[in-house]
Amino acid sequence: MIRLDDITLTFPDGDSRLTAVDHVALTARPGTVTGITGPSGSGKSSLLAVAATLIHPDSGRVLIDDIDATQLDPTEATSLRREKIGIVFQQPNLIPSLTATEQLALMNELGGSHSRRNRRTATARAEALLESVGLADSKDKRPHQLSGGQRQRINIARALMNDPSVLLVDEPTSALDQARGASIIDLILRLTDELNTSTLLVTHDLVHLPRMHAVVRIVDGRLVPAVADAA
Ligand SMILES: Nc1ncnc2c1ncn2[C@@H]1O[C@H](COP(=O)(O)OP(=O)(O)OP(=O)(O)O)[C@@H](O)[C@H]1O
Repeated sequence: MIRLDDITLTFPDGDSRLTAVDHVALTARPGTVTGITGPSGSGKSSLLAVAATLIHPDSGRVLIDDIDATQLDPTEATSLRREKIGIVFQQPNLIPSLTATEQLALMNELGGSHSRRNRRTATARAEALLESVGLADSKDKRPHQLSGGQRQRINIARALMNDPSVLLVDEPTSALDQARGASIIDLILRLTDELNTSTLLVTHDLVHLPRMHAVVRIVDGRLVPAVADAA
């Protein structure tokens, strides 16, 4: 479960400050996908970075399974992120020399020590996730041997390696054609249901929004009624 409570985030802007996120409140329950949409520069990625505990907001609370991440020191915040938050960035950023299984297994090595699996269990988990995202036959392939859509599937599987309760996804379809984009959204909806994650998904692609459990729209850092998207 993730709850963003009255989040405000500003950045330095010359002599003053630019408000990227302005008093935003948002809750995503387990097993649901909340779509976040809005114009370019409206604050979507900034909000996701706050939710990911990668940026500390100026004010407000980020509650991950009832733990207030804004009260943690940087080391504690890193542990919380590794154990409870899966992040899918727009660009997969896979490591060229590693196979698909190894990309996922690496997450196990980076995970918190008390949640770390032994190597054999981690490999089994990686292979099961790759099968779940439709890549059972590609587990020994390296990124250059895979299509953009396949790389995005690995990116998603990798984010789920440590059983996060929160899944944060930034523009997962932007580099894909409509059919491949739709199948990535299908995958995120299915995995959210199967793994009971609270999923926040930033997208410009209005065509996918009707399939989400909830949709919010951000304009100039503020949440506005999402019905405007249908217009
Ligand atoms: N690190 C930063 N330093 C200064 N300003 C920033 C920084 N990151 C974002 N901004 C500003 O904050 C505002 C919100 O940016 P953000 O990237 O969150 O928007 P977005 O809705 O994700 O945009 P896009 O859809 O184009 O990715 C913009 O005005 C942007 O210029």
